[in-house]
Formats: sequence, C-alpha cells, structure tokens
Amino acid sequence: MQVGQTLQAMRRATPLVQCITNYVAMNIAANVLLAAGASPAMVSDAEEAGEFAGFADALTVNIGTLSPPFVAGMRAAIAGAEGAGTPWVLDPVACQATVLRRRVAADLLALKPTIIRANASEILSLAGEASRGQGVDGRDSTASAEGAARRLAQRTGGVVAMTGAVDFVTDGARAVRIAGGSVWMPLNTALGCSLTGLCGAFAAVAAPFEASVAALALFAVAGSRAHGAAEGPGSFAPLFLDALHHVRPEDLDREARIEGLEEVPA
Ligand SMILES: Nc1ncnc2c1ncn2[C@@H]1O[C@H](COP(=O)(O)OP(=O)(O)OP(=O)(O)O)[C@@H](O)[C@H]1O
Ligand SMILES: Cc1ncsc1CCO
Ligand SMILES: [Mg+2]
Repeated sequence: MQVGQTLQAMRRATPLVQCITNYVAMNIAANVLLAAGASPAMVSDAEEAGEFAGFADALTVNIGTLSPPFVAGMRAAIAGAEGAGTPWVLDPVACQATVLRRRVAADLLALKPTIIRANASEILSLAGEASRGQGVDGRDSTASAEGAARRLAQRTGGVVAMTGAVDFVTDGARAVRIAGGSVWMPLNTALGCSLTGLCGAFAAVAAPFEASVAALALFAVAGSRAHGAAEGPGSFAPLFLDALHHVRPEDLDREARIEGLEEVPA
C-alpha cells in the first residue's frame, strides 16, 4: 500500500481538521496534527460547529469528556459535514463505561461515521460484545476483537481503525495489521485521541481505508523511532512529536510494518 504517497498528499494539502475532542486531548492532539502536517481547529460549540464543518476538510468527534453541550455541538457538526460531503471520524472514548456513553456512542454510530478509531475494548463494546475496558484505557487485545471490528465495519459501512500493541484496520472485507509503536504510547494520555484527529487529516485526501492505514502506520513508525531515543513515557512525548514531523514519505514506505490479510466476503 502506498502510505508514503498518502502522507505526501496530506502534507501538500495541509487539511483543515475540525476536532471536537476532550479537554485532556485538546492541546496534545493539536500539536500532533501540526507536527504531522495538518491544520487543526478545536471548534465544538453548537452555535458554530455546523457552519465550521461546512468548510473544514474533515471532522473528528471524540466523546472523552462528554456533556450535553458537547453532544449538541457534535450533532450540529456531523450535520454540517454530511451536508458538505466531508468525512468524519468517531472516537468512542470509554463507550463501555456508563449509560450516557453507551447511549451517545450508539446514537453517533447510527449516523454512520466514515471511520471509527478506537481501542479494542471500545470496539468490542460498540459491537455489542463483552469488554474489559477500564475507564478510557483499553484492556482487551486487538487480536481478540478482529471479528468484532469486521462486523462493526460491515454494520456501519465505515472503516474501523482499531489500535493497541498491534493495530487492525478493516472495511469489513479488506483488513491489515500494523505493527510498531511503543509501550510508552498508552502511558501518554490522549495519543489515541490525537490519532483520531490524524485519521481525519488523511481522510481529507484519501479513501477511508487507505487514510486509516496511513495514519496508523505514521504513528507506528514515529512511535518506534521515538522509543529508540527515549528513556520512558516523559522523554518519549517530545521525541514522538519530532518523529511525526521528520518521517518522510519514503521513510514511511520503508519502515511501516503492514501485514495485508486475506479478504473476506462482505
Ligand atoms: N503496547 C503498545 N505497543 C505499541 N504501540 C501501542 C501499544 N498500545 C498502544 N499503542 C499505540 O498507541 C496509539 C494509541 O492507541 P491506544 O490504543 O492506546 O489508543 P486509546 O486507548 O484510544 O488512547 P487514549 O484514549 O489515551 O487517547 C496507537 O498508535 C497504538 O498503535
Ligand atoms: C484521561 C481521559 N479522560 C477522559 S478523556 C481522556 C483522554 C484519553 O482518552
Ligand atoms: Mg481512546
């Protein structure tokens, strides 16, 4: 898969990505998008979110710090994105945890996100299967949730980009596994939320499956590079931002560890 070419297209476009994300992720996700080559804007209030989504290149919706004003903003923005034919990405943070989260995640899922980016525990929950997630942290392996991810993709018609020690991306028929990254990534809060924003940036320039693979591959390669120079989760964070910025398209093609899986009938 031409992940390098997709990275080059993303950087050339510098896509405007509207991020409705949580209070924890706001700053981290914006820096991740800027370092990678996109243009983030954290615009979430219902009074302007729909208007903004009408001209943004992509929209991302994250339920990490959920409240009624956020939900109103999400609904307005998704309507604006759909009106404009703009791709949108759902990040169902801790959707297994509470009644409110389960309900809002199900409502947003029914609006058919272009891409769902989540950890394995969240994917299992969205697919209606038992999840061991603890709060926002995933506790299930992606290997145990590959079937759930495929079923979810088939049910929604979108792409599922599931992350963990090994990532898994599927559109319900095609699927790949992506290796790499660092054990210090889950010890840095909101990196998954930031990756959701990056999926949006790539979806602005590529089809959802190819966009998801490129975004996850860039994180995996940058994470592996940063790991080699870091001493722990703290020193990893700035090295990871540097790596996101410095990985060139040809580096991504050379270093990405993407395993294509046999296609299953949709
Ligand atoms: N054990 C691991 N080894 C290597 N990379 C990992 C590991 N766990 C997660 N990652 C990587 O970390 C990034 C974020 O994925 P993760 O599954 O932790 O998201 P998340 O649980 O939604 O995070 P958050 O909610 O804190 O934003 C992905 O690029 C993923 O590949
Ligand atoms: C820690 C945390 N709490 C709500 S959202 C969030 C960021 C990681 O998902
Ligand atoms: Mg998450």
